[in-house]
Amino acid sequence: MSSQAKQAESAPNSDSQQGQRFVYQDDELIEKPFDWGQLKRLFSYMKPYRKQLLPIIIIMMLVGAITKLTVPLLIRVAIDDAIIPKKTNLLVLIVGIMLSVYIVQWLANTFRIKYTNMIGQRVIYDLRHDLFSHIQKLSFRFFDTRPAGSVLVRVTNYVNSLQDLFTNGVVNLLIDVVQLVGIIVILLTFNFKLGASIIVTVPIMFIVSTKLRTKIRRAWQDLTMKQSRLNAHLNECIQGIRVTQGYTQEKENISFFTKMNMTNRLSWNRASLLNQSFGPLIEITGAIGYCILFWLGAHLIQTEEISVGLLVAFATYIGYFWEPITRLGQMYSQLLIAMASAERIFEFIDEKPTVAEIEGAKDLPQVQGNVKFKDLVFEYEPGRPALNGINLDVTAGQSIALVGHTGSGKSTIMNLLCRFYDPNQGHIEIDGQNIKEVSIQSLRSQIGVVLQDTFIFSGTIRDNIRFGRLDATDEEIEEVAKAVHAHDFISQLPLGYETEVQERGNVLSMGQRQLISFARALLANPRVLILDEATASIDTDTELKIQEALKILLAGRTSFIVAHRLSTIRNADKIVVLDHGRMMEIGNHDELMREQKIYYGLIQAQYKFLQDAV
Ligand SMILES: Nc1ncnc2c1ncn2[C@@H]1O[C@H](COP(=O)(O)OP(=O)(O)OP(=O)(O)O)[C@@H](O)[C@H]1O
Repeated sequence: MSSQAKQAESAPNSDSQQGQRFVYQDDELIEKPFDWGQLKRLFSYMKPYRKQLLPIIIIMMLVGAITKLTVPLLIRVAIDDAIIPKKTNLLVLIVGIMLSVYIVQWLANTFRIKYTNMIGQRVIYDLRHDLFSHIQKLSFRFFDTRPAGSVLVRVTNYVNSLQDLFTNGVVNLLIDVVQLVGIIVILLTFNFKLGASIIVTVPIMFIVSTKLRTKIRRAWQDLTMKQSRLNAHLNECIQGIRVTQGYTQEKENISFFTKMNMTNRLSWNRASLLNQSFGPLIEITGAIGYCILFWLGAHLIQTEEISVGLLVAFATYIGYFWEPITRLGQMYSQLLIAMASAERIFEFIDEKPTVAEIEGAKDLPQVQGNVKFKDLVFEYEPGRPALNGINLDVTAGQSIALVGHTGSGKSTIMNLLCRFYDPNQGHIEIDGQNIKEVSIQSLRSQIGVVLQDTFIFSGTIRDNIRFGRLDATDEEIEEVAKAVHAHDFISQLPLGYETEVQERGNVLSMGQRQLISFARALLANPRVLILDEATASIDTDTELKIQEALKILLAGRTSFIVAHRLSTIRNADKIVVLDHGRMMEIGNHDELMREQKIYYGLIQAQYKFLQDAV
């Protein structure tokens, strides 16, 4: 393990006094060897722009490099043929040519930068688009095993880290190679002895630059990891601020944050110091080159093997040397980082959704709402069935209350009905059609889902309701809001339906959020509705409104409700009692109460709880 990796490991990514809180996982340091296959795949993203932009960029790049190499030659002619023999007219002409060369070089560089930026930005846009669209299609199983942070970091940081490669890296690489080869050829052609003795410094320069760059790269990577840990901690603290303040844990949070902040600062210092040492070190190596040049050059001038103009031209070329060499060293590190980022991005793009459509899947026709669960067995993890032998026949329009202890499998049944997961055995039919055989879009678009933790998106209240059906008119939105008794509280908000709500709807109460989610579902008007009833206690007035809204929402639909309220359970046509993934009882309230088994026990417990609470 590298010393950086050890260092990263020993940094406080958990605090012993805090037990297992605040443990953040790092991405490993990027130390992999170069992968040509990955590079080829990455560059295939440039293909669409190959014909339009690439030729212009290459021409501009060549013009830029050639004009740059011409300048020292003009200097040589100016000194030897105009300044020393005092030919003013010739000098003016050469200066004029030099000026034109600089203008051409400036134009070529400006256009090159413009077009490389254009291509780079388009490639990054395409890559990010591909990645995001693919992630949208991935199944729940994928997200079960990955923290949100690892997905976010790919779409943002890793894609960003490729930006430099596409906007500067590739073209700079070409320019540097052309420039370096050009200089070497010119130096050797004009005076082999002097040229060869200077070129000796090239490998020294290359080794120094590459070695130091590797150290610098690791230091920056280490810093990036510390920063992402800091971000993760910050995110967690902000999300959990209510709990933190409720349990007065602010001091602990601050002390942990201070430690992280400090390691972040130290890492930054280290990376920055290393970075700053780069310039002087390169200059020292460069100075060796100049010493050789002037020492040998002076001797060659004395023996009249070279002119003063050539010596000055050589000195200028040496000045040009260091730039491409240092950049090539840097480029290698940049490429390694880019490859590692690309690998992580492609790893996600290659991920196949575990819930896939069969070849030629047809659309599910307009649903009536008859649902059948047949011998369903399902495991999230091998060997631990979450559902076992579920058989259930539901006629269109019936409401089914799913009850049972926590972890008994209620939500899992819903997950399978929406095909968020596929069962290990058995199948589900809607109107006699196996849901595995129809297109996922046509299935999910006909099932409405209202979750307990209502997700409110950032935007207006109107937009949030419209999420149920994007082409709904403003009138339709207000109509459904009225139907579920949400209209009154919305109208009382300062901007009514245009009130902006933040992500997760922090400005709305639990009850209000639920009513909005009911309105959203009613607008979608699905024949099959899944409802995970909220457990949060709300005031009696809102409770009554929710009961009323529920009646309207459920009317005429096949509904599956993970029910917590006694009133909802009582009103259901069928109650299914689950225990450890098995269906233990089925019937209506009166039937199950008469049986005096699990359901009876659950209801008794609830009554007792309510009485104790009073
Ligand atoms: N994504 C998952 N990965 C692994 N196991 C899971 C996952 N989701 C649920 N489980 C497990 O499957 C079993 C059934 O969970 P499920 O969420 O269906 O229960 P539930 O009856 O809805 O519980 P609750 O009333 O607490 O919401 C539980 O043992 C749970 O630990």
